[in-house]
Amino acid sequence: MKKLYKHQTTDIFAYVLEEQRALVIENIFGEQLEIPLYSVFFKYFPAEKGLKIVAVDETPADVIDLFFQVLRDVTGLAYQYSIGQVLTVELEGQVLHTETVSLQSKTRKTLLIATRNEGKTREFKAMFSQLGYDIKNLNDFPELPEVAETGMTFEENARLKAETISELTGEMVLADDSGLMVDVLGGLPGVWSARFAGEHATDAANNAKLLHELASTAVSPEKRKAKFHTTLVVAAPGKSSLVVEGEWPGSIATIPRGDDGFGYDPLFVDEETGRTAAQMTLEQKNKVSHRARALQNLLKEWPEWLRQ
Ligand SMILES: O=c1[nH]c(=O)c2ncn([C@@H]3O[C@H](COP(=O)(O)OP(=O)(O)OP(=O)(O)O)[C@@H](O)[C@H]3O)c2[nH]1
Ligand SMILES: [Mg+2]
Repeated sequence: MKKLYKHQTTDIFAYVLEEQRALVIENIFGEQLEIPLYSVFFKYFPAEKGLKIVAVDETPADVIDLFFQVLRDVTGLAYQYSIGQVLTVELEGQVLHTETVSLQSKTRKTLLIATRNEGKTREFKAMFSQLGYDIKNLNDFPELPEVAETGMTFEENARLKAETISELTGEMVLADDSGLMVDVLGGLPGVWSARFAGEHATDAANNAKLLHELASTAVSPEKRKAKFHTTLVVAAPGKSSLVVEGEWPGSIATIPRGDDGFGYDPLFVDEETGRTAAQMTLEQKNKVSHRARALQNLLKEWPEWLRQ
C-alpha cells in the first residue's frame, strides 16, 4: 500500500494510506488509532464537493497538532481550529464545516494508580482517557494495604506507593505524591500537605491552617508566592522505576474562591490567569496543573522506558 504522507515525531508516527483514506496514528504505546479523513485533502477531494474535515475530540493535544500539521503540509493552507466538543474549520474566514467525532481507541487498557485520593483520580481519569486508558485506584481494591508515607521527599513517598503496590499486584502501577509549597513557609506544607492540620485532616482544616499561618507573616501578594508540585513514579515488576516531576507557579489567596477541584484548590491562585484552581473547570486545570505538567514529562519518557 502506498504511503502518501508520512510524519515522524519522537512520540507519534502517522501516515496516510491511499486506499484507506485514513490518517493512522501510532500513539506512544504503539497502538494504532485511525482517524477517517472523509474528504479532507484537496488533492483527492475536489473543491466542488465541499471541503470537510474530521473533528476529533477526546484526543491528546499533540495528536490534534500533528493532524493539523499534516493537513497544512499537504494542502499548503492555514486552518484555524479549537479543541472542544465541536471543531469548526474555517478557510479564509469562511466556515466550511463543523463536526464532532469522538476517537476511541479500540483496545482500552486499565492502569492502576496507587492513590486513595478521588480528586487526583478524577484528574488522572480525564487525562488518561485521551490515551485510551481506564483508571482504577486503591479504593477499587480494599484488600490492598495502606502504604505509610514515611519519606521526607515527594520522590520517596511516590516510590513507596508505586513500588509497594506494584510488588503486591505484579502490575505496572503509577503513584502521585504532590503538595503545596509556600515560599514564606520555607516550602511547607510540602510532603505534609495532606496532613498539614494533623493526621486525617480535612481539606477545610488544612486550608484554615494555611490561612492562619500566612495571616501574620505574609500580608502582601508577593509574600504569598507558592507552587504546587507533583512527582510521578511508574513502577513495574523487574524494572527500575521511572520518576518525573511537574510544577505549577502561583500564590495563596486571602479568602477561598471557587467550588471545583479539591484540597487547596480554592486558595491556590494561578499565576497566569489570576483564577484559583477551584475556579477552573477540570479541563482548564488539566491543561496547566502540576499534575498535567508531570504527565506531559512522563509521556516524553514512558515509551522508551516501556521498551527497556
Ligand atoms: O488543591 C490541591 N490541588 C491539587 O491539585 C493538589 N494536589 C495535591 N494537593 C494537596 O497535596 C496533598 C497530596 O498528598 P499526597 O500526595 O500524599 O496525596 P493523598 O494523601 O491525598 O492521596 P494518596 O495519593 O497518597 O493516596 C493532597 O491531599 C492535597 O492536600 C492538592 N491540593
Ligand atoms: Mg498521601
